[in-house]
Amino acid sequence: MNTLLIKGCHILTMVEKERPWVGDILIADGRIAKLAPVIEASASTVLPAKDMVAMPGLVNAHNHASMSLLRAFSDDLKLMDWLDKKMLPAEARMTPEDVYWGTMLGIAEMIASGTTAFADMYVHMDAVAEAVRDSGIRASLTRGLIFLQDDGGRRMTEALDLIDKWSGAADGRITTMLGPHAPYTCPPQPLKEVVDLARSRRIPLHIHLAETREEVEKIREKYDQTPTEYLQELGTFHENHVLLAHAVHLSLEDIGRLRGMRGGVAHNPVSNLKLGCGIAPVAELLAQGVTVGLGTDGAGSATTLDMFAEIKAASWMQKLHYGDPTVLPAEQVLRMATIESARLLGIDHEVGTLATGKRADLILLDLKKPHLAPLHDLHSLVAYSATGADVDTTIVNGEVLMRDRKLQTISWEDVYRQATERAKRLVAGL
Ligand SMILES: N[C@@H](CCSC[C@H]1O[C@@H](n2cnc3c(=O)[nH]cnc32)[C@H](O)[C@@H]1O)C(=O)O
Ligand SMILES: [Zn+2]
Repeated sequence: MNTLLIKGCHILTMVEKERPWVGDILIADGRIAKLAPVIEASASTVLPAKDMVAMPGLVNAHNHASMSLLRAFSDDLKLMDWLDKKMLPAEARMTPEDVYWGTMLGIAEMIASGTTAFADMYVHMDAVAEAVRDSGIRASLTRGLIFLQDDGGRRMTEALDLIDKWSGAADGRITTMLGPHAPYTCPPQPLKEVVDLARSRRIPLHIHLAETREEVEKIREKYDQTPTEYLQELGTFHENHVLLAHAVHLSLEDIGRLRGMRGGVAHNPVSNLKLGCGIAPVAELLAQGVTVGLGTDGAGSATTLDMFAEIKAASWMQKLHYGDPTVLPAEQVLRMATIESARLLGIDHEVGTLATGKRADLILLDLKKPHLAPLHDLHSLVAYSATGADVDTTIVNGEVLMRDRKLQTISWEDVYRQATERAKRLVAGL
């Protein structure tokens, strides 16, 4: 049996209210076999981890990984222009091979910055699934469904094929969802069909919601409803597990509509900041018991897939919004990036905290750096001072995907060459 023993690290289990402590972690058969102050066991590999902190891998609850190919291609535009005039035309040129290498670029960045699982919505999802399989990361995959022109059911067929072919694949690292893109790209009839199908087949849903003021106005003009009301009236929240991306523009009634929902909200603060969308009412959602996790959105908007940037932005935006520095404290925002995001992906029974029997999805951060010394409060240090570049080791399902900042399962040279060459072709003339 393959065993891995991590020795002498600070441990942040992210189990609620548990204080950090120093100890060893034994991993066997892809799972956490034991956590204790001292473990006297022999293991096939021993990782000395003094001055490091072990914590659950970060879970990116909303992404379009292959959009990394479009990073820094068209910034400083309004969301609707950015999407219609730049992103969608470039994406229309993407082949499955482009998406494979674009996703690999995104995954390389995620592993290198401590993300061990992500929720993705995109096209050519077989290629995304292959990249997930080959790299060793964990993901919940969704074929994004835009119903603005009739395509004879092609997109829907692709969405269902993805689910049939890949659910539970790659040692269970891959799960799937159904992904109607957004209220403004999904008219009532096709949206209701997807929502009903999701309920009858017990497939989770992943959808963008109320990202911009323009969206709210559009839905008001068309249906005389808020985007959240529009989803609710079509039965979206009835029994379904729903992963809502953004949820920036919610009325008080809308927040009430989400109370008791299964699933919750993926908050993407950096994307919201940069696209000038607004500040999601995170503290109010939490007060109503809605699960809130963190995501980056695609690198086309977020500019990086570094979840440590989202952790800081999430906490600091709420403090600014409410004029109150006690809102979203360090420990809570770290839980949002780990166990709460895992809940949104429906994998919280397997990952998201460090506990015996759970899958070994964890990261080691190197604390011996000028910006991470001295150590007073570990939650604060990790949430507010650390960056993705401080991650030394990334482990998923017990497999070491990065060690000493070197990617172990991905050839960075290949990814770099493929991604840079393909990206040029995709944006030519746009
Ligand atoms: N374009 C696909 C379906 C959508 S996949 C998911 C889509 O979400 C888009 N996307 C990325 N970021 C955002 C965002 O912030 N808001 C809305 N859509 C986004 C992304 O460009 C991608 O096209 C088709 O025609 O079949
Ligand atoms: Zn998105």
